Amino acid sequence: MIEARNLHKRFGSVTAVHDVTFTAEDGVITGLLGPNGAGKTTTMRMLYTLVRPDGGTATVDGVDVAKQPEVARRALGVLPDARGLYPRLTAREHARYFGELHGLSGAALDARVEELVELLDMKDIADRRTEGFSQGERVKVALARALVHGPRNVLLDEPTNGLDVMATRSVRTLLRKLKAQGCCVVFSSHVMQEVAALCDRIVVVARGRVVADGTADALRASTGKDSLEEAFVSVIGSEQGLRE
Ligand SMILES: Nc1ncnc2c1ncn2[C@@H]1O[C@H](COP(=O)(O)OP(=O)(O)OP(=O)(O)O)[C@@H](O)[C@H]1O
Repeated sequence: MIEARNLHKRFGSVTAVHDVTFTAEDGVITGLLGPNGAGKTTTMRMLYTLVRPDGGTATVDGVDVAKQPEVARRALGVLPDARGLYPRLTAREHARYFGELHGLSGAALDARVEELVELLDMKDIADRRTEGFSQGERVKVALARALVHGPRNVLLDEPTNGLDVMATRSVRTLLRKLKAQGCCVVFSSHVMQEVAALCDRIVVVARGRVVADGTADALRASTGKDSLEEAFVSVIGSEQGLRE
């Protein structure tokens, strides 16, 4: 479970995150939905300990990420916005390397890496260096790296950005599997259809604030709109970021 309480972050004169509070439960896919520049990436970065909040707290399975960042990191799998791969390592070596950093070794690590190669349909690319990989291939490697230690909480920053239909479908399938295993899954997107297709719960962020939080049905009901798109426009107050 991930909890954000009154998170606040400024960069110079820009307040990126103003007062973000939400809870992401286990066995639930929570979507952080908001237009470009809303503060989604900054919120994610605070949750996964890359950026220190100016105010507020965040916990992962009850562990305060500011007080015990290493404990929190062990319980997290992260797909950052910059996928950040090593060009000279193969896809399989990425998963192995990060597995080793998480303390896995021997037959257990071999088995886990093979499982991920299967799960992410990476057989064709597993033993190629990642230099020159397509966007979809890069996301698969970054997902394998994020999941190698079997984290209970998974944070994904725009995981389907730039992916084709088939790759998007396989990411959606993977996230549903993680949910079925009881994981807490949080992903950010600026594409409403993406969030609507996958999320049990939608946290709408605009201008650094949470402007709505609930199921798609609740969002429609609270705004009195029939379509989710109209409801989203109504809560964010503009049509920015609605369409690709
Ligand atoms: N390191 C930084 N230095 C200065 N400003 C920043 C920094 N990081 C984020 N910002 C600003 O904070 C605001 C929120 O940015 P953030 O990347 O969190 O938004 P986002 O919702 O993820 O947007 P997008 O969908 O475009 O990725 C933006 O105005 C951005 O320019």
